Amino acid sequence: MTVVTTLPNRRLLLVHAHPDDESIGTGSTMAHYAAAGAHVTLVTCTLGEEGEIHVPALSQLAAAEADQLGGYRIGELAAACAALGVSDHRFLGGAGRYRDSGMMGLATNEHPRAFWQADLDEAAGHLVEVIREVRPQVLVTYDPNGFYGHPDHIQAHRVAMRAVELAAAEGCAPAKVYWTAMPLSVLEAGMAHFAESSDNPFAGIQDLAELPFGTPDDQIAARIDGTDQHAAKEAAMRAHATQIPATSWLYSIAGNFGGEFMGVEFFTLAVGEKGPGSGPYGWEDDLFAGLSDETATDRHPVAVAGLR
Ligand SMILES: CC(=O)N[C@H]1[C@@H](O[C@@H]2[C@H](O)[C@H](O)[C@@H](O)[C@H](O)[C@H]2O)O[C@H](CO)[C@@H](O)[C@@H]1O
Ligand SMILES: [Zn+2]
Repeated sequence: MTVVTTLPNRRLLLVHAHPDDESIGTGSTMAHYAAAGAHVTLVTCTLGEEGEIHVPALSQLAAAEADQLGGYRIGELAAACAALGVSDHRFLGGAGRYRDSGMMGLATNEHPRAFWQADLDEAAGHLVEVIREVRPQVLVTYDPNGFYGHPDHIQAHRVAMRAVELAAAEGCAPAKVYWTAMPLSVLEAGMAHFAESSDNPFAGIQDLAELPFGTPDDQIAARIDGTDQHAAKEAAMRAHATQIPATSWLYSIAGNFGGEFMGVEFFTLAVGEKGPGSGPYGWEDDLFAGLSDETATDRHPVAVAGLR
């Protein structure tokens, strides 16, 4: 028997490449909207099989050894989602359908199941199924460079944007599509903050133009202040212990800059109309800003199969 139910008014879909990206890149935003009662759906495209392992006791799970890291990272991701208050998580095409491609240029890019080798329309079709069901008003993914050029991030962008095209042809596309971004002003503040640090993530960087990411502040559309969810984001990142060592500089950012750097997340707007904002560049403080009442309060009946 199926029970038809309706979804909360606000529905946010995030498309990420690996387990850990959701926490590092959008953890505060996800926790912010989950805590506000929105329906937050995360789609992760791979299991992260080719990742490094920063937990010595687990080193033999590596791809070149037992090749069990992907399965282990399913558990890390479940713990991270719990920390963020997100209960709707899916793997694109089902767990294990697409494999982590490894860093750009590696032989692992050629693996037959590598996400980098995925058929675009087939992969996008899996995402359209989620869009049809959830009917998100807002979708978040990466820019065309995948934020920093990882093949799986680039492919996640391509698949997400193709899915938006296909969904639009069916009349169920999100009203707004955002890409994750880091304003140059925040990167400049980060360089200054870490200048004297022994664990400086900007070490060796003379000019921000050397970084594969960084967006002029006037091209940023939204600044989501999730500083009240900073602890949830940190807990979610710590759940990804194989990827983020406990000694990571990410955990060393204390004080005011820590809140801004970790608790605030930024986005450019790729599809849709920017809503009302504030500050010198009119940054939105809500990804749902400007959505018309009927869009924002759209309630789609959803058949929830299997409930007794
Ligand atoms: C945040 C992210 O996308 N992580 C990916 C990335 O991890 C990098 C990789 O292990 C690289 O070898 C390291 O030098 C770098 O520090 C890591 O960020 O790529 C992995 C392999 O594709 C992926 O599993 C991981 O989630
Ligand atoms: Zn990633």
